[in-house]
Amino acid sequence: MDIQQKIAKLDWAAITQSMNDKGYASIPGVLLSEVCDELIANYSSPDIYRKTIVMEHHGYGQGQYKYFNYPLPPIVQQLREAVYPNIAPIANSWMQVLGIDTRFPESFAGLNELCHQHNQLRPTPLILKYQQGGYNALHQDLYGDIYFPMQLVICLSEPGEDFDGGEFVLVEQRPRMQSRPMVLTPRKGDMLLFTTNFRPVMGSRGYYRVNMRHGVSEVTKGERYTLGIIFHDAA
Ligand SMILES: O=C(O)CCC(=O)C(=O)O
Ligand SMILES: [Fe+2]
Repeated sequence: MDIQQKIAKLDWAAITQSMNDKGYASIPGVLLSEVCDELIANYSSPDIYRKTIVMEHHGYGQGQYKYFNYPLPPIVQQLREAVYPNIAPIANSWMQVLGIDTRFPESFAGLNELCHQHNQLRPTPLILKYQQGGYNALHQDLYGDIYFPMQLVICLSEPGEDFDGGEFVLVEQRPRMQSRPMVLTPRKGDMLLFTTNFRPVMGSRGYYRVNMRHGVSEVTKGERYTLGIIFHDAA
């Protein structure tokens, strides 16, 4: 089964419900171990990335990441194209209930074209590498006027084997309430889909915006690699 078929067969009704209720969804076993290993091995390929970021130079945490260049590796392009049409309806329902006029195209090609029309031309999918002491400060990945409200990350390393610590952290900031932390521990090949900036939550006076940020706790041992897929391109 190829990755498109695998993505198509996921329980999108359950994923939609989890996104609406919790702001994230855990989807185990999306990438085979060999595919994870190949992505890690290609971290040192000189030609497939457009930029390397050393996180401590920017106050982003400790570790580094590389943005892929176009053309994206097939697996990355396929994941963007296969996941997007299943979550565009979630994004559109979020915009609708929040009274925001934005509507996202049905297909990934449509979103990509919209980004390019707004001069957001640079690809945002990336590989992140954390070594002992590495972490990722809480943040949101917004790269221009056009931003899709969900993104995904796939863990490429095995917790407890390749690394310790390095939990994926989500913090939900609710208006006039204290923030809610969520800690997730994806295994090698598992995918997490999560809210990039905000989602609607029903309150006594209708829907309100709940803001979300994500990050990674300290890697206490070994090396942790992840593949991050953001759907909008960067200005
Ligand atoms: O390494 C992680 O789990 C987080 C990666 C991240 O911040 C992202 O993909 O946007
Ligand atoms: Fe991020």
